[in-house]
Amino acid sequence: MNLLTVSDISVQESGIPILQNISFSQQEGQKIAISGETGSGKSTLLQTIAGLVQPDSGTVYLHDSLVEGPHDKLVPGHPEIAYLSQQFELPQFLRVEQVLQYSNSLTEEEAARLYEICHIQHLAKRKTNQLSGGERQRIALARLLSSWPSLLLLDEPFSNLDMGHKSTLKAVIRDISEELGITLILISHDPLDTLSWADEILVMQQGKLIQQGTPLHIYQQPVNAYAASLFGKYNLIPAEDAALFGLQNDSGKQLLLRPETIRLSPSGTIAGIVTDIHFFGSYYELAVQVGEVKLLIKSIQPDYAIGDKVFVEVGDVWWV
Ligand SMILES: Nc1ncnc2c1ncn2[C@@H]1O[C@H](COP(=O)(O)OP(=O)(O)OP(=O)(O)O)[C@@H](O)[C@H]1O
Repeated sequence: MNLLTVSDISVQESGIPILQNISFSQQEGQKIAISGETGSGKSTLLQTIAGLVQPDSGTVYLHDSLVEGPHDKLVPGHPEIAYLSQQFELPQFLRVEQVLQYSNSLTEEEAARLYEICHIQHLAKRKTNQLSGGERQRIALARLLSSWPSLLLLDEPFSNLDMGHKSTLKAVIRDISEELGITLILISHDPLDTLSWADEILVMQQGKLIQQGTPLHIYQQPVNAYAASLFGKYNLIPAEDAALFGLQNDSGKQLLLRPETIRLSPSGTIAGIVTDIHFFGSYYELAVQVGEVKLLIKSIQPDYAIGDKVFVEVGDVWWV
């Protein structure tokens, strides 16, 4: 049985469609990431799932219980669904331990476990105005977790965090899922946050769910150039130029090549000239002109210079 079933959700604001006919389901423990450009409807979707936004049509079920929207319920929200907004708030000038008044609902042992999982043990005596953004966020998270939700919805949790706080939060999110057994949906703009974490990715564009699949599937076989762009750089080559690479597609679709699927070699049949090189620490990005086409290629070899003649071989190809 599904933990979450979202069926044909549509939301409008002042006659403008914000979400259009969104359907998907989630199993217990399945990690879902939502990706999409700014304004594509990601937050509205999470808020609708949490019962904070009223859908104009469609339903959200947690197990077999209907999640009611704010028009049907005096206090919006569902007791088993926790939503961490991008604009979460904490009471000012209180000690962290006062904010996290678990005593009524949690045993001391349970509270200590939550402190540990959220990496906030050392902050108990600190006042809320003496915390960094990342620390405040983990306290807000601990507060939400104290009700032991079945489903936790995280809206852009990594935005505005430096590397240190980001990696702490990643460990917290892993433990929430593995140790507390809470199912998660997470929104992130950064492919590095989603590709390595999610079991399934939902891609949103202009209020529609345009693709759904494993990270590998979405990365290698994006449904369009927009979906490709959300997960990394790519080359998009017009159908008529694909023959340069010995490839052909009669449907008129464009050839999509990820930069790391193109190999450079000193000999071969497809010749090009290196026109630009950028160093990115663990790899180089090269621009290589092949006929009319400028290819972006990722290479770990430091052996190339601008003006070099090279040969290219293409690996995995995809047509969009
Ligand atoms: N209450 C509202 N009234 C009017 N328009 C709204 C309302 N809430 C959201 N919108 C609009 O709906 C669209 C989707 O917004 P939403 O915040 O869900 O997108 P998002 O993908 O989460 O964006 P971001 O990544 O910037 O957070 C945007 O164009 C936004 O301006």
